[in-house]
Amino acid sequence: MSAMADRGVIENSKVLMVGAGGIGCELLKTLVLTGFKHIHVIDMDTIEVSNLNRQFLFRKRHVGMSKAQVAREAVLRFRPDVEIVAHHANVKSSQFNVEYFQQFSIVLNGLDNLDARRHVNRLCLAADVPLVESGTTGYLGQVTVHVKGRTECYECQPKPAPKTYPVCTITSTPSKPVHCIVWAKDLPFLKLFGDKTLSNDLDVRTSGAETSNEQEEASFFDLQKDETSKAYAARVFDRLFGQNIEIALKNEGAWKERRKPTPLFIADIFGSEDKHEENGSENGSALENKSKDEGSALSAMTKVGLKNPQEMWSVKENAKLFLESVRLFLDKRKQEIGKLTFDKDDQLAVEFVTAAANLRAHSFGIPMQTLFDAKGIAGNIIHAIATTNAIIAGLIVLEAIKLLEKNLEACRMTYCLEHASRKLLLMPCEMDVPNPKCYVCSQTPLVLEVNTSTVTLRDVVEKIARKKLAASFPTIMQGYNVLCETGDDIDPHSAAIYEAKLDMKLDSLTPVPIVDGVEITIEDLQQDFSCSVYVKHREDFSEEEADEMRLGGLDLLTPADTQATAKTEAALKSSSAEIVDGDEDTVMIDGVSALGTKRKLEEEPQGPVQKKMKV
Ligand SMILES: Nc1ncnc2c1ncn2[C@@H]1O[C@H](COP(=O)(O)OP(=O)(O)OP(=O)(O)O)[C@@H](O)[C@H]1O
Ligand SMILES: [Zn+2]
Repeated sequence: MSAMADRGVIENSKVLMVGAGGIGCELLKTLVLTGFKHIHVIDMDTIEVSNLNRQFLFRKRHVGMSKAQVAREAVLRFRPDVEIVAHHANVKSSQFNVEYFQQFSIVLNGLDNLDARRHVNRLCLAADVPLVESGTTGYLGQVTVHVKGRTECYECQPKPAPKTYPVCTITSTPSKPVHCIVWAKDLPFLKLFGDKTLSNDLDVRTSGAETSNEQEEASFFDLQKDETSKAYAARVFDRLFGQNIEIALKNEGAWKERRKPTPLFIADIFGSEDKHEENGSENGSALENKSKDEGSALSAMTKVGLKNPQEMWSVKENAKLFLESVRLFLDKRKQEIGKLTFDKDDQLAVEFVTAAANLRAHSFGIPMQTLFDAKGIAGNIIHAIATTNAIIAGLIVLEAIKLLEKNLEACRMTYCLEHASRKLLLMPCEMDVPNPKCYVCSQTPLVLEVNTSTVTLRDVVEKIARKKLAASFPTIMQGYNVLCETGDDIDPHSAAIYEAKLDMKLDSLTPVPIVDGVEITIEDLQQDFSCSVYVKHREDFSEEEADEMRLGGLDLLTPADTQATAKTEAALKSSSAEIVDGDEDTVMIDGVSALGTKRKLEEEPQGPVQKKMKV
């Protein structure tokens, strides 16, 4: 196609760009410099200091402002003739419905989470608009192209599950730095500063070890009457790193084939010196300097004289950091205690977690980490590289142009590699055709193994429809009978009816119970998503299946189930619609759909930030 034709295609097309972060900033710049003239940008976030190193459209003065709006203004400064509409909003909100998506020639994603990517995938399928999807992790990146009916959709292939660790490794037998960081984040951090009602086990125990009195354990971490923050920090320190290790050591059998941990007490680390006098130049009086910290990120490391987050600190320095961070939380962030959850952008939280993890690591003979590295592990961060984002943004635009020129044959999914393969850092691959077993684009039914007498409709809505199937506003149907509908526009009368049903067990639901052999439909009208789910009653679930539910493909059905299904199908087909109630609760039991293909639905990743990466 000629260069002139390219320009026309580019200038006349209307592009939706979702995400104005690392990839998004690069992409918006590349789009306008390529000649695109009509662009919508959606991003729900505001600018943070940590974005500035790579999201080059933003400056320090923009911190706290909308990414979409600032990105628009920054680009208009050098391309004032371009029409850019900025939406500071979640792409999942109802204003961005199928009709909204239909106005675009193409959708380009620069997102950082699976949930939003799945949502956009469904809207692109529903609106029949091509999607270019992307992701980067450090040096690695990828760009994929999705065209309804012609290529795989974003959900055609299962995504890898995030790494999890056995509870006993975290609580009792850590052997790697990451085990100590997960412990510090999920146990002491939450016990001290998070919701104390959540069950948690802080003791370092191995099976058979003495268990401490749970109530005593819970109240131990409360600030006692007239207790200073300094005394509290010291008391908690000795408990976490000293007494709990001593308890664990009593279980001698556990240490026969393992290196025994060493208990750490404040007195051993600081000797006779006053640890609180050691705290920087302030003589430990963090409280007195309150105004100094206002407006700036509260930090314990500067107070104890630690400057370089990439330096390896000693045990004594980590102990000082631990004590100071606990004191600062108590003295200056009292209002937040009891509500905090770990956030990688919360400096004090990162300092506490680094110090606690390092002290535990030292106890167990595991290498300690710098704060920089500990933050990366705690926040599941693979540090973003601006150049990778720029390369990926360039590739997105190249694929977009091919799609707009209707040259699908030339489109490629491209991987950006860390190390050259056959002298190439970019690896283009042929795209796959749609997966006929995909429950999103090929509408293959699924199977839900569930204990129908203990699981409630709410469990199905929250854990299956929302979490596993990524429905934003799920509706659960049984035939034409609506069991539950969610969304902003449900009238109060219907909402009350659905609410009453939500806590009912599946097998007690009225007018039609959900029991073995029944087929339900899970829908999301906004996403135009609909999935048939065949219910299979099961009573024995393993510990890992504590929800008493397992969603899978049709291979979960045994031959007996399939026979039963066929019978049910035949019976349902021959039966006429059944009217249960006089008014609107008319129940028409629809036929069970043909259950012919086999597909195993892999677990979906649950972590907050998932980049699609298949390199
Ligand atoms: N549901 C959503 N709706 C709109 N924008 C979204 C949604 N989910 C994620 N985003 C945006 O996608 C962008 C992804 O950018 P990026 O991966 O660089 O993440 P970041 O939050 O800017 O940086 P980091 O996570 O590294 O601190 C973010 O700006 C984020 O606000
Ligand atoms: Zn698909």
